[in-house]
Amino acid sequence: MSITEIAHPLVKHKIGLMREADISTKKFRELTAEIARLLAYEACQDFPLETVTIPGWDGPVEVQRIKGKKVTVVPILRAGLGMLDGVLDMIPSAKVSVAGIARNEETLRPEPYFEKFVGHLAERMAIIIDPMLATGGSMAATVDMLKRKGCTHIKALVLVAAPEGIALMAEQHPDVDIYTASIDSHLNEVGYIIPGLGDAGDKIFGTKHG
Ligand SMILES: O=P(O)(O)OC[C@H]1O[C@H](OP(=O)(O)OP(=O)(O)O)[C@H](O)[C@@H]1O
Ligand SMILES: O=c1cc[nH]c(=O)[nH]1
Ligand SMILES: [Mg+2]
Repeated sequence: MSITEIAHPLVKHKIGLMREADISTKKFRELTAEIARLLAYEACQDFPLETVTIPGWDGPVEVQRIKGKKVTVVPILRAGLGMLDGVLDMIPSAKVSVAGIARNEETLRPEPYFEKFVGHLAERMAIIIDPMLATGGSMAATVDMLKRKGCTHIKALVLVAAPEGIALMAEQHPDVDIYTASIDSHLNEVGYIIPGLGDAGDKIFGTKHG
């Protein structure tokens, strides 16, 4: 498994803005989408290109285009939806597969409740999106769901990753590459990332502050 923490100043600046205690729902949503775009840009770096000839304004012209596997973006409900538009800005033809996973706030175990995936997953690259990689349970469960459907090429984009979640993914899914805006310090006693962002789902949907 590889973990890529994006060092770009724009990413560092934006994730810093997201940590402000009194951030509004509007600002949190906007920054989530902006960072999602930049993470997607980074995750596409190894997409293979092919050269093709097309009719240009002055006759045939050689251009490069992305070749190979098609992409499905996989938001983990709910909070992953906040990253979806940003990622689709970068990969507009991607199909969307949805995974519903709720983290049990007492046991911290992932509880899958919904799955609607596109077909032909064996031929697609899946890019899972979720703002928070905390214990890693939700991400690992989503990878399990995709692998059960034959998907073999999976990447994950998260705004913030905890070392505990990175370790779980390295142990259970070493083939998945993770891209993040920040590797944070640790989880607190109730499983929240420190310094983290608080509850990303609640902040994106405006359901409560904390
Ligand atoms: O790495 P983990 O320990 O599994 O925790 C991370 C998960 O918890 C949050 O979702 P939550 O279940 O709170 O749902 P929500 O998106 O509806 O808020 C978050 O968006 C991740 O999906
Ligand atoms: O820090 C955390 C951990 C899980 N879910 C969140 O939204 N934030
Ligand atoms: Mg939540």
